[in-house]
Order: sequence, then structure tokens, then C-alpha cells
Amino acid sequence: MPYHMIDGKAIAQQVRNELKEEVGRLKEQGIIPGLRVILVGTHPASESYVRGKIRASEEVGINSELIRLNEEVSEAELLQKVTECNKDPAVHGILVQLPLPLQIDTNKVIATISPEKDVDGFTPVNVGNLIIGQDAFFPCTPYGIMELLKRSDISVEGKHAVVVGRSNIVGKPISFLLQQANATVTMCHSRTVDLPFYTKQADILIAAVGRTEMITSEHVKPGAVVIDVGINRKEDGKLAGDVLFADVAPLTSAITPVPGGVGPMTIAMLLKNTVQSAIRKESKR
Ligand SMILES: Nc1nc2c(c(=O)[nH]1)N[C@@H](CN(C=O)c1ccc(C(=O)N[C@@H](CCC(=O)O)C(=O)O)cc1)CN2
Ligand SMILES: [Mg+2]
Repeated sequence: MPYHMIDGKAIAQQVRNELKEEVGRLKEQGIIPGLRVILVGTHPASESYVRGKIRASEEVGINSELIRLNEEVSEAELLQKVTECNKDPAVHGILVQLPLPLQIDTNKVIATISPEKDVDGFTPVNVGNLIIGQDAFFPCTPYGIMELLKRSDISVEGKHAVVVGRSNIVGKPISFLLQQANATVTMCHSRTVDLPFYTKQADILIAAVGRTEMITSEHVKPGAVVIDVGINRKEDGKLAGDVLFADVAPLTSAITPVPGGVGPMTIAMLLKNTVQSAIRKESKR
């Protein structure tokens, strides 16, 4: 059976096109969604993601601004910046690019972002609301995965989803989103004993461990849907996922590539959250 390659780049473009139209309508009502992206230091990957976020925001008509802080910035200075953005009425979305340097307590910074402007969906309030099924900003990568599945006509209801990886950004939140979509969810991680025993049961396998190409054909049930969240740089400089693509793809019914799968959706859903935040706030005016 030939497999379906899920084209995250194309689907992300679709989402951005829809958002561009929506932002156009908002502008007619005098509403301009505003995003502030805070980058600490000059980590090359973070630089590239942040550039992508600003470029994509501008493409859809969101007013975006990059706030750059020195690698040695103090925690207090960073918290001050976040607080300024919290207070600025032109700002509907705030994100602090991760990872942060060691002198800074990441959890403290995240908790300082106003939940109403937390378009990354990382604050304790949004994480809590996500878990109890209340209105929340969903973290962009898991939200993007759900959107990829939906727009690829892959139903989740009643399926066994196995998530490998328990990070706050991906593993934990995607497990709750899948449960809410009526999947049965199993969580695995780096300490799981006999990983293939679990992953071979997956109708939908989410690989989010951050280990280069560790998911091979021995981990996958024929016909499964495989979503690769890994972004790993190989020694030859090439990008690779957590899934050994050439080995696994022929077994699957559908699979996301790396690059061009989940990654582009992360940015598209950030824009969606920002537009949503503007709509929510301005409808309360
Ligand atoms: N504040 C945040 N920090 C981080 C997040 C996040 O959602 N919020 N996620 C990741 C990084 N990330 C966005 O910030 C991100 C990662 C990857 C991509 C992407 O488009 N990847 C491309 C390949 C890009 C490349 O060539 O390097 C792809 O997979 O096709 C976008 C955003 C950690 N930090
Ligand atoms: Mg992990």
C-alpha cells in the first residue's frame, strides 16, 4: 500500500492564507493583531525560528516586533520586558523564545506572561485549562499536529495513540488533546522498557523524544499514522526527525517528513493563536 506524505508546508500555507483573510476583516473593524517575540541571545536555531515567526506574521498582516535581549541579560530585566508587553494594549500575543540561558528561571518567565496574551500556551493557567478541557491557548506544536490530522482526514476517535516523549511543549499537551479527541492514549518516554511493545500497538504514533532517527520499522504497526516531531541536526548538517523515514514510511498509511511536516505548523498555529487573542480581547471592548 502506498503511504500518504502529510505535507505540513502546504497545510501551514493554507492556514496562513485563511488567517490573512481573517486579519483583513479585522482591520476593517479597526483591529490590528499585535505580537511581540522576545529573543534572548543569538542561538542560531532560535534566530532562525524567530525570523520565521516575524516573517509569517507580516505575511498575514499581524503587527509583529522582535525584542532582542543580550545573552547575559538578568532575569529581572527579562521579567520587566514581559511585564511591559503585558500592559501594552496594542499587544495581543507575547512569546519568549526557548531555550533561555542558564541564569534565567524559565518557569518563572513563562508564569509572568499574562495568560490572555500567552499565544504559546505555556503558562500554568493555559496548561491547566487545556487539561480540564476549558477554553485555552493550545501550545503551537501539539495544536499544529491536531490540525495536520484534521486536514488530512485522519480520524482520531477510538484510535490508540502512542506518544513517545513527555516534554511540556509537546508530549504532555498532545496527550491531552488526543484524549479530548477521544483517542486512547499511551505515554512512553526515554525510560520506557521495551518501547516497541507499546509503539507497535499504535494506530497513531507521535515521536517527540528528540533522539535522531530512533523510531525504526521494528517500532511501527503496518498501516499506522506516524507523526515525527523531532528536529535533530545530523553530523553532516542535514536535518533529521526522530523517525528513520526511509525505513518506516513504507509501513505507514501516512507520515510527516522532517523538514516540512510538523515544524511549519508550529509557526502557523502561533499566528492563529495571536489572531484569536485579538478577537477575544477586542470583542470585550
Ligand atoms: N517559545 C517557544 N519556543 C520554542 C518553541 C515554541 O513553540 N515556542 N518550539 C521550538 C522551536 N520552534 C519554534 O519556536 C520551531 C521549530 C521548528 C520549526 C520549523 O519550521 N522547522 C522546519 C525546519 C527548520 C530548519 O530547517 O531548521 C521544519 O520542520 O520543516 C518552527 C518552529 C523550540 N522553542
Ligand atoms: Mg522526554
